[in-house]
Amino acid sequence: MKEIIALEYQQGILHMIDQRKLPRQQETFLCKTWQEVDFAIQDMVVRGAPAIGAAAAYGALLAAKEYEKEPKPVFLSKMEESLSVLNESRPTAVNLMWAIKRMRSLLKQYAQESVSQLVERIEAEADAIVAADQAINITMGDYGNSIIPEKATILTHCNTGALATVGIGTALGVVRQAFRSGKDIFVYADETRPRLQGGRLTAWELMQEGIPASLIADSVAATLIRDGKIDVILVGADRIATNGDTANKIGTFMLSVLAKTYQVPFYIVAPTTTIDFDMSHGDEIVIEERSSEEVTHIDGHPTAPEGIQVYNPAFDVTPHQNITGIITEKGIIRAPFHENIPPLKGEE
Ligand SMILES: CSC[C@H]1O[C@H](OP(=O)(O)O)[C@H](O)[C@@H]1O
Repeated sequence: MKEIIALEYQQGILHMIDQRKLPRQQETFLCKTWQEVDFAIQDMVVRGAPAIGAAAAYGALLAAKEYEKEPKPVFLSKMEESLSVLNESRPTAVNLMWAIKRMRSLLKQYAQESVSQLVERIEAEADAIVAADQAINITMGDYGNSIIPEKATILTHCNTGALATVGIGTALGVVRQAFRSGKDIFVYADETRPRLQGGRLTAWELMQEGIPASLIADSVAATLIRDGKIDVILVGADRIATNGDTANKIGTFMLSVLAKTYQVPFYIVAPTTTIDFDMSHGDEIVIEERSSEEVTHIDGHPTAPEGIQVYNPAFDVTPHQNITGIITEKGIIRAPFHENIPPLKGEE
Protein backbone atom coordinates (compact mmCIF):
# COMPACT_ATOMS: atom_id res chain seq x y z
CA MET A 1 0.00 0.00 0.00
CA LYS A 2 1.51 3.35 -1.03
CA GLU A 3 2.07 5.56 2.00
CA ILE A 4 0.43 8.99 1.84
CA ILE A 5 2.98 11.79 2.25
CA ALA A 6 1.42 15.18 3.01
CA LEU A 7 4.56 17.16 2.14
CA GLU A 8 8.06 16.56 0.84
CA TYR A 9 11.04 18.89 0.31
CA GLN A 10 12.92 18.17 -2.91
CA GLN A 11 15.77 20.31 -4.32
CA GLY A 12 14.57 23.69 -3.23
CA ILE A 13 10.85 23.09 -3.60
CA LEU A 14 8.33 22.04 -0.93
CA HIS A 15 5.80 19.69 -2.54
CA MET A 16 2.42 19.46 -0.78
CA ILE A 17 -0.68 17.42 -1.48
CA ASP A 18 -3.28 20.13 -2.07
CA GLN A 19 -5.78 19.08 0.62
CA ARG A 20 -8.30 21.67 -0.54
CA LYS A 21 -8.83 19.55 -3.68
CA LEU A 22 -8.99 16.03 -2.20
CA PRO A 23 -10.51 13.54 -2.66
CA ARG A 24 -11.69 14.19 -6.18
CA GLN A 25 -8.53 15.87 -7.41
CA GLN A 26 -5.08 14.73 -6.33
CA GLU A 27 -2.94 17.77 -7.08
CA THR A 28 0.47 18.89 -5.85
CA PHE A 29 0.95 22.44 -4.61
CA LEU A 30 4.53 23.65 -5.09
CA CYS A 31 6.09 26.14 -2.67
CA LYS A 32 9.25 27.79 -4.01
CA THR A 33 9.20 30.67 -1.50
CA TRP A 34 8.49 31.01 2.21
CA GLN A 35 5.61 33.34 1.34
CA GLU A 36 3.98 30.51 -0.61
CA VAL A 37 4.34 28.27 2.46
CA ASP A 38 2.71 30.98 4.57
CA PHE A 39 -0.20 31.11 2.10
CA ALA A 40 -0.45 27.29 1.98
CA ILE A 41 -0.78 27.07 5.77
CA GLN A 42 -3.32 29.91 5.99
CA ASP A 43 -5.45 28.55 3.13
CA MET A 44 -5.19 24.97 4.44
CA VAL A 45 -3.47 23.56 1.38
CA VAL A 46 -1.59 21.79 4.15
CA ARG A 47 -3.28 21.44 7.55
CA GLY A 48 -3.07 19.45 10.73
CA ALA A 49 -0.91 20.50 13.64
CA PRO A 50 2.19 18.34 13.00
CA ALA A 51 2.02 18.85 9.22
CA ILE A 52 1.90 22.64 9.50
CA GLY A 53 4.80 22.50 11.94
CA ALA A 54 6.87 20.63 9.35
CA ALA A 55 5.66 22.97 6.58
CA ALA A 56 6.75 26.01 8.61
CA ALA A 57 10.17 24.42 9.16
CA TYR A 58 10.65 24.07 5.40
CA GLY A 59 9.28 27.59 4.98
CA ALA A 60 12.19 28.70 7.16
CA LEU A 61 14.55 26.74 4.89
CA LEU A 62 13.13 28.39 1.75
CA ALA A 63 13.69 31.77 3.41
CA ALA A 64 17.26 30.82 4.34
CA LYS A 65 17.97 29.74 0.75
CA GLU A 66 16.48 33.01 -0.55
CA TYR A 67 18.66 35.16 1.71
CA GLU A 68 21.84 33.07 1.80
CA LYS A 69 23.77 35.48 -0.49
CA GLU A 70 23.11 38.40 1.88
CA PRO A 71 25.71 39.61 4.39
CA LYS A 72 25.12 37.80 7.70
CA PRO A 73 23.49 40.72 9.56
CA VAL A 74 21.03 41.16 6.68
CA PHE A 75 20.51 37.39 6.47
CA LEU A 76 19.69 37.15 10.19
CA SER A 77 17.36 40.16 10.05
CA LYS A 78 15.46 38.86 7.01
CA MET A 79 15.25 35.41 8.60
CA GLU A 80 13.65 36.88 11.71
CA GLU A 81 11.14 38.76 9.54
CA SER A 82 10.12 35.57 7.69
CA LEU A 83 9.98 33.47 10.86
CA SER A 84 7.71 36.06 12.49
CA VAL A 85 5.30 35.98 9.56
CA LEU A 86 5.29 32.17 9.36
CA ASN A 87 4.69 32.03 13.13
CA GLU A 88 1.43 33.95 12.68
CA SER A 89 0.05 31.91 9.78
CA ARG A 90 -2.39 30.02 12.09
CA PRO A 91 -2.71 30.75 15.83
CA THR A 92 -3.95 27.57 17.53
CA ALA A 93 -1.69 24.65 16.60
CA VAL A 94 1.35 24.92 18.87
CA ASN A 95 3.47 22.68 16.59
CA LEU A 96 3.81 25.65 14.22
CA MET A 97 5.21 27.95 16.92
CA TRP A 98 7.37 25.08 18.23
CA ALA A 99 8.99 24.57 14.80
CA ILE A 100 9.65 28.30 14.41
CA LYS A 101 11.09 28.42 17.96
CA ARG A 102 13.49 25.59 17.04
CA MET A 103 14.70 27.56 14.02
CA ARG A 104 15.13 30.75 16.07
CA SER A 105 17.08 28.88 18.76
CA LEU A 106 19.33 27.33 16.11
CA LEU A 107 20.11 30.72 14.53
CA LYS A 108 20.92 32.13 17.98
CA GLN A 109 23.01 29.17 19.11
CA TYR A 110 25.16 29.10 15.95
CA ALA A 111 25.11 32.85 15.19
CA GLN A 112 28.92 32.86 14.92
CA GLU A 113 28.90 30.36 12.03
CA SER A 114 28.83 31.34 8.35
CA VAL A 115 25.53 31.89 6.53
CA SER A 116 26.05 28.77 4.44
CA GLN A 117 26.62 26.71 7.61
CA LEU A 118 23.42 28.17 9.12
CA VAL A 119 21.46 27.25 5.99
CA GLU A 120 22.76 23.69 6.22
CA ARG A 121 21.75 23.50 9.88
CA ILE A 122 18.23 24.80 9.09
CA GLU A 123 17.80 22.13 6.41
CA ALA A 124 19.03 19.43 8.77
CA GLU A 125 16.63 20.68 11.47
CA ALA A 126 13.64 20.62 9.11
CA ASP A 127 14.56 17.10 7.99
CA ALA A 128 14.94 16.07 11.65
CA ILE A 129 11.45 17.36 12.45
CA VAL A 130 10.04 15.18 9.66
CA ALA A 131 12.01 12.09 10.67
CA ALA A 132 11.01 12.54 14.32
CA ASP A 133 7.30 12.90 13.47
CA GLN A 134 7.40 9.76 11.33
CA ALA A 135 8.91 7.76 14.19
CA ILE A 136 6.65 9.35 16.81
CA ASN A 137 3.54 8.48 14.80
CA ILE A 138 4.48 4.78 14.85
CA THR A 139 5.21 4.78 18.59
CA MET A 140 1.95 6.60 19.39
CA GLY A 141 0.09 4.25 17.10
CA ASP A 142 1.46 1.25 18.97
CA TYR A 143 0.68 2.73 22.42
CA GLY A 144 -2.81 3.56 21.18
CA ASN A 145 -3.30 0.10 19.70
CA SER A 146 -2.81 -1.32 23.22
CA ILE A 147 -6.14 0.22 24.28
CA ILE A 148 -8.09 -0.80 21.17
CA PRO A 149 -10.14 -3.94 21.81
CA GLU A 150 -10.47 -6.62 19.12
CA LYS A 151 -13.58 -5.87 16.96
CA ALA A 152 -13.68 -2.29 18.34
CA THR A 153 -15.89 0.35 16.76
CA ILE A 154 -13.98 3.62 16.77
CA LEU A 155 -15.31 7.15 16.29
CA THR A 156 -12.97 9.74 14.79
CA HIS A 157 -13.35 13.50 14.27
CA CYS A 158 -11.71 15.70 11.64
CA ASN A 159 -8.57 14.35 9.98
CA THR A 160 -5.70 13.10 12.06
CA GLY A 161 -4.00 10.87 9.53
CA ALA A 162 -1.06 11.00 7.17
CA LEU A 163 -2.51 14.22 5.76
CA ALA A 164 -2.35 15.94 9.17
CA THR A 165 1.20 14.79 9.92
CA VAL A 166 4.31 13.69 8.05
CA GLY A 167 3.86 10.08 9.19
CA ILE A 168 0.96 7.63 9.53
CA GLY A 169 -1.06 10.04 11.66
CA THR A 170 -1.99 10.61 15.28
CA ALA A 171 -5.50 9.32 16.10
CA LEU A 172 -5.80 7.81 12.64
CA GLY A 173 -2.31 6.43 13.14
CA VAL A 174 -3.72 4.42 16.06
CA VAL A 175 -6.52 3.21 13.77
CA ARG A 176 -3.92 2.22 11.16
CA GLN A 177 -1.78 0.29 13.67
CA ALA A 178 -4.83 -1.50 15.06
CA PHE A 179 -5.92 -2.48 11.51
CA ARG A 180 -2.39 -3.43 10.42
CA SER A 181 -1.99 -5.57 13.56
CA GLY A 182 -4.96 -7.62 12.36
CA LYS A 183 -7.73 -6.30 14.61
CA ASP A 184 -11.23 -6.49 13.11
CA ILE A 185 -12.07 -2.82 13.72
CA PHE A 186 -14.74 -0.55 12.28
CA VAL A 187 -14.60 3.25 12.04
CA TYR A 188 -17.30 5.89 12.11
CA ALA A 189 -15.76 9.07 10.72
CA ASP A 190 -17.39 12.44 11.46
CA GLU A 191 -17.50 14.50 8.28
CA THR A 192 -16.51 17.54 10.40
CA ARG A 193 -18.17 20.68 9.21
CA PRO A 194 -17.40 23.17 7.86
CA ARG A 195 -14.17 22.19 6.05
CA LEU A 196 -15.12 18.48 5.92
CA GLN A 197 -11.69 17.16 6.85
CA GLY A 198 -13.40 13.91 7.89
CA GLY A 199 -15.70 13.59 4.90
CA ARG A 200 -13.00 14.45 2.36
CA LEU A 201 -9.67 13.50 3.93
CA THR A 202 -10.25 10.82 6.57
CA ALA A 203 -12.72 9.00 4.33
CA TRP A 204 -10.10 9.06 1.55
CA GLU A 205 -7.35 7.78 3.83
CA LEU A 206 -9.55 4.99 5.23
CA MET A 207 -10.49 3.86 1.72
CA GLN A 208 -6.87 3.99 0.57
CA GLU A 209 -6.00 1.71 3.51
CA GLY A 210 -9.05 -0.56 3.07
CA ILE A 211 -10.26 0.04 6.63
CA PRO A 212 -14.00 -0.72 7.05
CA ALA A 213 -15.74 2.56 7.83
CA SER A 214 -18.88 4.67 7.59
CA LEU A 215 -18.90 8.39 7.04
CA ILE A 216 -21.42 10.22 9.21
CA ALA A 217 -22.76 13.72 9.56
CA ASP A 218 -21.34 15.17 12.78
CA SER A 219 -24.70 15.11 14.56
CA VAL A 220 -25.14 11.34 14.05
CA ALA A 221 -22.40 10.67 16.62
CA ALA A 222 -24.69 11.45 19.56
CA THR A 223 -27.13 8.62 18.75
CA LEU A 224 -24.33 6.13 18.09
CA ILE A 225 -22.72 6.99 21.45
CA ARG A 226 -26.04 6.87 23.33
CA ASP A 227 -26.91 3.49 21.77
CA GLY A 228 -23.60 1.92 22.84
CA LYS A 229 -22.38 1.58 19.25
CA ILE A 230 -19.00 3.25 19.91
CA ASP A 231 -16.31 1.48 21.93
CA VAL A 232 -13.74 4.27 21.89
CA ILE A 233 -13.39 7.83 20.59
CA LEU A 234 -10.00 8.92 19.22
CA VAL A 235 -9.28 12.57 18.35
CA GLY A 236 -6.21 14.68 17.65
CA ALA A 237 -5.03 17.91 19.20
CA ASP A 238 -3.71 21.29 18.21
CA ARG A 239 -2.61 22.49 21.61
CA ILE A 240 -2.63 20.77 25.01
CA ALA A 241 -2.27 22.76 28.24
CA THR A 242 -0.29 21.19 31.08
CA ASN A 243 -3.49 20.42 33.00
CA GLY A 244 -4.69 18.36 30.01
CA ASP A 245 -7.23 20.85 28.61
CA THR A 246 -7.03 20.29 24.85
CA ALA A 247 -7.79 22.46 21.83
CA ASN A 248 -8.90 20.47 18.82
CA LYS A 249 -11.20 20.76 15.82
CA ILE A 250 -14.57 22.34 16.55
CA GLY A 251 -17.02 19.68 17.67
CA THR A 252 -14.50 17.80 19.82
CA PHE A 253 -15.76 19.32 23.08
CA MET A 254 -19.32 18.23 22.28
CA LEU A 255 -18.11 14.66 21.66
CA SER A 256 -16.28 14.67 24.98
CA VAL A 257 -19.47 15.63 26.86
CA LEU A 258 -21.34 12.77 25.19
CA ALA A 259 -18.48 10.38 25.93
CA LYS A 260 -18.49 11.34 29.60
CA THR A 261 -22.29 11.10 29.83
CA TYR A 262 -22.38 7.62 28.30
CA GLN A 263 -18.99 6.46 29.72
CA VAL A 264 -17.24 5.90 26.41
CA PRO A 265 -13.40 6.08 26.56
CA PHE A 266 -12.27 9.40 25.01
CA TYR A 267 -8.61 9.64 24.03
CA ILE A 268 -6.52 12.47 22.67
CA VAL A 269 -3.69 11.25 20.42
CA ALA A 270 -0.87 13.76 20.02
CA PRO A 271 2.93 14.00 20.11
CA THR A 272 4.43 15.83 23.10
CA THR A 273 5.32 18.62 20.63
CA THR A 274 1.60 19.50 20.84
CA ILE A 275 1.83 20.13 24.58
CA ASP A 276 2.29 23.81 25.40
CA PHE A 277 4.44 23.70 28.53
CA ASP A 278 3.97 27.47 28.96
CA MET A 279 0.20 27.08 29.26
CA SER A 280 -1.34 25.76 32.48
CA HIS A 281 -4.98 25.57 31.39
CA GLY A 282 -7.13 25.76 28.27
CA ASP A 283 -8.68 29.20 28.88
CA GLU A 284 -5.48 30.75 27.54
CA ILE A 285 -5.61 28.93 24.18
CA VAL A 286 -6.23 31.28 21.23
CA ILE A 287 -9.03 29.88 19.07
CA GLU A 288 -8.68 30.64 15.37
CA GLU A 289 -11.77 32.13 13.73
CA ARG A 290 -12.00 31.52 10.02
CA SER A 291 -13.93 33.05 7.12
CA SER A 292 -17.72 33.10 6.85
CA GLU A 293 -17.49 31.49 3.41
CA GLU A 294 -16.34 28.22 4.99
CA VAL A 295 -19.82 27.99 6.55
CA THR A 296 -21.98 29.69 3.91
CA HIS A 297 -20.50 27.82 0.94
CA ILE A 298 -19.74 24.21 0.03
CA ASP A 299 -17.18 23.66 -2.72
CA GLY A 300 -17.57 27.33 -3.60
CA HIS A 301 -21.35 27.08 -4.01
CA PRO A 302 -23.43 29.30 -1.69
CA THR A 303 -25.76 27.37 0.59
CA ALA A 304 -26.75 30.09 3.07
CA PRO A 305 -28.63 33.30 2.30
CA GLU A 306 -26.34 36.16 1.29
CA GLY A 307 -25.51 38.50 4.16
CA ILE A 308 -26.25 36.06 7.00
CA GLN A 309 -23.96 36.64 9.96
CA VAL A 310 -21.55 33.77 10.69
CA TYR A 311 -19.49 32.68 13.70
CA ASN A 312 -16.82 30.18 12.58
CA PRO A 313 -14.37 29.13 15.33
CA ALA A 314 -12.09 26.42 13.91
CA PHE A 315 -11.39 24.80 17.31
CA ASP A 316 -12.81 24.31 20.76
CA VAL A 317 -11.29 23.31 24.09
CA THR A 318 -12.09 20.00 25.77
CA PRO A 319 -11.69 20.18 29.58
CA HIS A 320 -9.27 17.67 31.02
CA GLN A 321 -12.08 16.23 33.17
CA ASN A 322 -13.64 14.77 29.99
CA ILE A 323 -10.45 13.09 28.76
CA THR A 324 -9.69 9.43 29.53
CA GLY A 325 -6.07 9.67 28.46
CA ILE A 326 -3.59 11.41 26.19
CA ILE A 327 -1.75 8.97 23.93
CA THR A 328 1.74 10.29 23.17
CA GLU A 329 5.05 8.84 21.95
CA LYS A 330 6.08 8.70 25.63
CA GLY A 331 3.13 6.54 26.60
CA ILE A 332 -0.49 7.11 27.67
CA ILE A 333 -0.83 10.00 30.10
CA ARG A 334 -3.77 9.73 32.48
CA ALA A 335 -5.31 12.02 35.08
CA PRO A 336 -4.20 13.94 37.06
CA PHE A 337 -2.64 15.37 33.89
CA HIS A 338 -0.91 18.34 35.56
CA GLU A 339 1.08 15.81 37.57
CA ASN A 340 1.65 13.28 34.82
CA ILE A 341 2.42 15.42 31.76
CA PRO A 342 6.16 14.88 31.34
CA PRO A 343 8.52 17.85 31.55
CA LEU A 344 10.23 18.88 28.30
CA LYS A 345 13.23 16.69 27.48
CA GLY A 346 16.28 18.10 29.29
CA GLU A 347 14.06 19.58 32.00
CA GLU A 348 13.56 16.25 33.81
C1 LIG B 1 -2.84 15.41 13.83
S1 LIG B 1 -4.09 16.19 14.64
C2 LIG B 1 -4.42 17.51 13.58
C3 LIG B 1 -5.51 18.42 14.07
O1 LIG B 1 -5.51 19.56 13.20
C4 LIG B 1 -6.81 19.68 12.63
O2 LIG B 1 -7.17 21.00 12.43
P1 LIG B 1 -7.03 21.65 10.94
O3 LIG B 1 -7.58 20.64 9.97
O4 LIG B 1 -7.85 22.93 11.04
O5 LIG B 1 -5.56 21.92 10.77
C5 LIG B 1 -7.70 19.04 13.66
O6 LIG B 1 -7.88 19.88 14.77
C6 LIG B 1 -6.90 17.82 14.00
O7 LIG B 1 -7.30 17.18 15.15
